[in-house]
Amino acid sequence: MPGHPHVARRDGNLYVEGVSLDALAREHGTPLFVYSRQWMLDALAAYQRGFAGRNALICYAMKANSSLGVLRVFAEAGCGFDIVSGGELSRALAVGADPARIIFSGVGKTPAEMKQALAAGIGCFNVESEAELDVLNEVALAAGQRARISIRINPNVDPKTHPYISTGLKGNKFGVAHDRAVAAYKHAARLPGLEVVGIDCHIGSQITDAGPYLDAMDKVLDLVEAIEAAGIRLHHIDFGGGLGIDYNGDKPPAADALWKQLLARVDARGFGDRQLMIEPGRSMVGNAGVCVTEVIHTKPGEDKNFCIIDAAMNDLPRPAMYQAFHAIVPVSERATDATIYDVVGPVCESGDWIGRDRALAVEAGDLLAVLSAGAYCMSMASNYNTRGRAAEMLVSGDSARLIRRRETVQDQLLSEQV
Ligand SMILES: Cc1ncc(COP(=O)(O)O)c(C=O)c1O
Ligand SMILES: N[C@@H](CCCC[NH3+])C(=O)O
Repeated sequence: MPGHPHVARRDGNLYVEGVSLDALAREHGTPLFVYSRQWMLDALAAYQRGFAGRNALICYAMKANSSLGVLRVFAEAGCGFDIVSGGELSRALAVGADPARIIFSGVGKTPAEMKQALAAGIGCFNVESEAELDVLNEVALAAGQRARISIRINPNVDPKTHPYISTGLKGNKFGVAHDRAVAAYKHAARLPGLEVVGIDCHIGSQITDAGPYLDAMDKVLDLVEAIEAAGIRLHHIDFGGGLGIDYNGDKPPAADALWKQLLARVDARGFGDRQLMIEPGRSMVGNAGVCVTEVIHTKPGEDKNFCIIDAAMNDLPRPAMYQAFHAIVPVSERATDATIYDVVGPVCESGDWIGRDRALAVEAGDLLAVLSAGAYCMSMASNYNTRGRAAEMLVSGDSARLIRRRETVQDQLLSEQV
């Protein structure tokens, strides 16, 4: 399948690596997320090739998919983690991540989360404002520690992606403005509870063009020069994540080719000796995953035909949130003519669509696979309409392992009181 080298059709039936999706769905029910371990390892290997011979740390941005079974794949492969909450820190620690390889991003870390992260001994806080520098300083002093920090700078570069997922424009809430960055670093260097160790930048997500990355790197390197001229040494450059995947014929640069270009800029400016850090999320898991769903009914409408499936916006929120495209293919092919359908979920919202105007030959009871469902699907899933969250399986070769059982209504009611 396009973008999914580990999803293939054999005798008309869809497989993830060596495992039949039909067999998995019959055994474990639907909706069911199924991930290819090999796709994740291949994605990681592309970054590792890009950094061959360099002092680099790949911190998987777990917001893309924070399921423990997925995190374990990356922890075992030696990755660090980019976290954005105390909850994500707990997940990283639960899979045995090395705390020194954990970095903490996010615009609104609470003092309690800062304390938790300091106690765990994380590698670095990516601080996003001067106010946050002051609070972290106080929390660290109270704990008798020094917090290692980078400041996330906002380079005002357009990543040319959906406006909801661009983060490095001056109108976005993220980071410290480029022209305030040196002052923020001077402020940080004066605070006794902080140790300045790096600089950080992340311009957005689903980026498919190298241009914005190159522009952002130039701006980061300008700042490295200015900050060091002010006497503050930066040991690492964290360049965030954001690399896109192929959802619908998208052609993002390969991770290794992109980093070849970026490292040439870093070297040309004389900063090739610094540790490089990155925070990739989507490009590490996005096309590892598919969501298998069953057709509940097909229904002719006045203007449109609807294919109603048992996965919905609570399982796959990206189409409703960003009008995002996910390819949808039958798990087992039928030899009948295709009809054009809007593929929709059972949730009571007109925004609950998964695909529009899709040609499908389907009947009730058939299975469909929603592709590119590894990133920002399960991690953004909700219980809207009191729907339990889906089950998840990790495939490795010919074997599949349940990494999350299907959520029951009892699970949902457990934390509530009448
Ligand atoms: C600070 C930070 N780092 C890393 C990421 C991961 O981004 P992506 O999944 O696009 O690689 C994000 C999300 O955009 C982010 O906000
Ligand atoms: N949730 C977004 C990506 C957000 C990136 C987080 N900073 C998506 O599905 O595309």
